[in-house]
Amino acid sequence: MSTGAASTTAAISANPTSKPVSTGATTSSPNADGSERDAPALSIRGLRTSFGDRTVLHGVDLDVHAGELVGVLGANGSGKSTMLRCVVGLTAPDTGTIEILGEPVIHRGGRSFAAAMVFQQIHLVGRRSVLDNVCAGALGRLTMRQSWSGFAFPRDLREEAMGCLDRVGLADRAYDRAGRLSGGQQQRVAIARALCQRAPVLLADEPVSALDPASAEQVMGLLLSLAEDGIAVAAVLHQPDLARRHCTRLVGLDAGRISFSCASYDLDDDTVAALYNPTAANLTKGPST
Ligand SMILES: Nc1ncnc2c1ncn2[C@@H]1O[C@H](COP(=O)(O)OP(=O)(O)OP(=O)(O)O)[C@@H](O)[C@H]1O
Repeated sequence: MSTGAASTTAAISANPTSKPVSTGATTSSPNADGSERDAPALSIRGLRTSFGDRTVLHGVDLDVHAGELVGVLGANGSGKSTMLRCVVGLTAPDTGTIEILGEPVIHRGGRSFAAAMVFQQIHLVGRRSVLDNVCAGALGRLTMRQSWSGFAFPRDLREEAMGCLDRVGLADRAYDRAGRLSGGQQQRVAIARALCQRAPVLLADEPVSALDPASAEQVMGLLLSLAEDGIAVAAVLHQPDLARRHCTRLVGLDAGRISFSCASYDLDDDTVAALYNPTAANLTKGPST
């Protein structure tokens, strides 16, 4: 297994109240042919997060480039969700930098819309139409008057949302109530809603954990195709084999530290075993990243 660059750089101080942060260094890693890569769409440096006196993330570094689908693996409680939640402003980091397209992510009193996020719990409004739910992805850029409260979404937004639904293969269900769709279809609607947010970075926290195998394959295939369209995608996954099949790169998070980063086809079974059962697997881990 090849491993990525070390991730133990010093955390860069951040103001924990006006979340993040300063302009941290961005790095570009070489392509397989040795050429320099573009700057990452998402760059996390020195991310440290605590709850009370318990530190959950210990200075995490992670880059995700446009065109990548990065799978984040790790045991329960290793900090995967916390890392994603920091990027979208749902959790406040202690220190570190988060940049999207080279711009520091600023969380103004809560959510940041620079990255879109989908969850295992899908959170659609079941009694509203599928199309309305997708339009809601644009709420961050609508005026109050244009948003939910009884007003129809603007026509151009509805057209854009229809395009997003078409992208996930559900344009024909646009006028159904969202609650009538299957779990897999609802997750695709949630992805369409994220696309309607127009974010260059898409984060997915266990997007397939509640889905049957065929739906899980379909959603993972969709995430990969969105990456191929130029979005930077990172997904927390609990299915290493599924992750190996669909992701372009895999990273391991072990007790709040990145323990490996490698091309999916390079991830071996011993490394997976060590990640999920580090004490039992008497294995030497690759260099931390
Ligand atoms: N809001 C919170 N308050 C206190 N502790 C929290 C909070 N959110 C997360 N934690 C703790 O932080 C640790 C990491 O949680 P996190 O959800 O990030 O892990 P995870 O790797 O996503 O786990 P899982 O695979 O089970 O979803 C856990 O011990 C969790 O209890």
